[in-house]
Amino acid sequence: MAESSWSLGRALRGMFVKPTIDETTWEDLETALLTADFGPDITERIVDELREKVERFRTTDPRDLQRMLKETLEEHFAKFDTTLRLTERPAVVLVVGVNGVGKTTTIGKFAKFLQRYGRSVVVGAADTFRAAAVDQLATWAERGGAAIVRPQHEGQDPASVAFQTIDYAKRTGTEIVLVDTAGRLHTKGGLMDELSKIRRVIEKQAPISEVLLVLDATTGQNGVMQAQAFLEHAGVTGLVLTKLDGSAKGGFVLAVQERTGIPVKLLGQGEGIGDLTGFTPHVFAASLVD
Ligand SMILES: Nc1nc2c(ncn2[C@@H]2O[C@H](COP(=O)(O)OP(=O)(O)OP(=O)(O)O)[C@@H](O)[C@H]2O)c(=O)[nH]1
Repeated sequence: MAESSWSLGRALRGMFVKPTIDETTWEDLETALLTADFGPDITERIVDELREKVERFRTTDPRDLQRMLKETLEEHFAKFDTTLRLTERPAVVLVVGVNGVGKTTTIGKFAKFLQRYGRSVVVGAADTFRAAAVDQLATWAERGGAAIVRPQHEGQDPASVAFQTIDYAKRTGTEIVLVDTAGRLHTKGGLMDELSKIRRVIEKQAPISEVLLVLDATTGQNGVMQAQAFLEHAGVTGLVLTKLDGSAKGGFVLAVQERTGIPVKLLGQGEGIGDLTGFTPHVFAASLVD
C-alpha cells in the first residue's frame, strides 16, 4: 500500500532516525498516535505495552521500537476476525448505513472487487424512496459489472425488491447478492422495522451472510454515534470504512473496532471503482508505520 495521508510514517520518521530511545521518543509517539485518531485509551495502552517491551528486550534502538510498534498494532488489529464470510450460494450481503457515508459507491466498488475474484454479482435496490438514488446505484452497479434488480415503481416495498433480488440470483445462479438499504427514515414504520422486514423476507429464501455497516471515516466518533441504531438493531457483522484517503486518520480503524466490537472488513480509499480493499491487519499495520 502506498503511503497515505493517514500514515503515521511522516510523524514518526524523525523519531526512528534518532540514535537512541529517550523520553522525547515516547512523547512523540504518543502525539503521533493521538493525531492519528487512535483515541486516548488505546494510545495509552499501546505506549505502555511498548515501554514494557522495550524494557524487556533491553533495547535503546529506535528501529527496534519501530518494529515493535508495527507488531503491536498488528496484534491489536488482528484481535478481530476481518475475513468476509461469503461461502453460501447465493451469499447475501445487506449493506446498511446513514445516507451520504458512501453506501452507493461502496456497493459498486464491492461488486468490482468481487468480480476481480471471478464472482458474479447482483445488486438489489431496496432503497426505493428516491428514483434518483436508484439510478445512481444502477450506474455504480454497471461500473462494477453487476446486474441490478430495481423497484418496479417509486416507493415499492423495499422487502419485495430484496425478495426479487434473491429470486433473480437463484434463477440465474448469481453467486453474490448485495442489497442496498435506506439510510434515513421515510416510512411510518421506521427504518429499523423496515430493515427487520427485509431480513425476514430474505431469510425465508436464503441465509444472510453479512450485514455490512458503512461508516465515513472522516466523521470519526460522530459517525459511530449516528450509526448507533444500526449497531444496536441491524445485526451488523462487519464495518466498511470509507474516505480513508481523505483527512481520515488510520487510528480510527482500531478505535472503531474496539468501540463497537465489530471487525472492519473493507476499506474505501477513493472515489474510483477500484478504490476498495479488504482489511488485512498485517498490511495495514505496515502501511501505517513504514
Ligand atoms: N474520497 C472518497 N470519497 C468517497 C469514498 N466513498 C464515497 N465517496 C464519496 O462520498 C460521496 C457520497 O457517496 P455515496 O456513495 O453517494 O453515498 P451514499 O451513502 O450512497 O449517499 P446517498 O446517495 O445520499 O444515500 C460521493 O461524493 C462519493 O464520491 C471514498 O472512499 N473516498
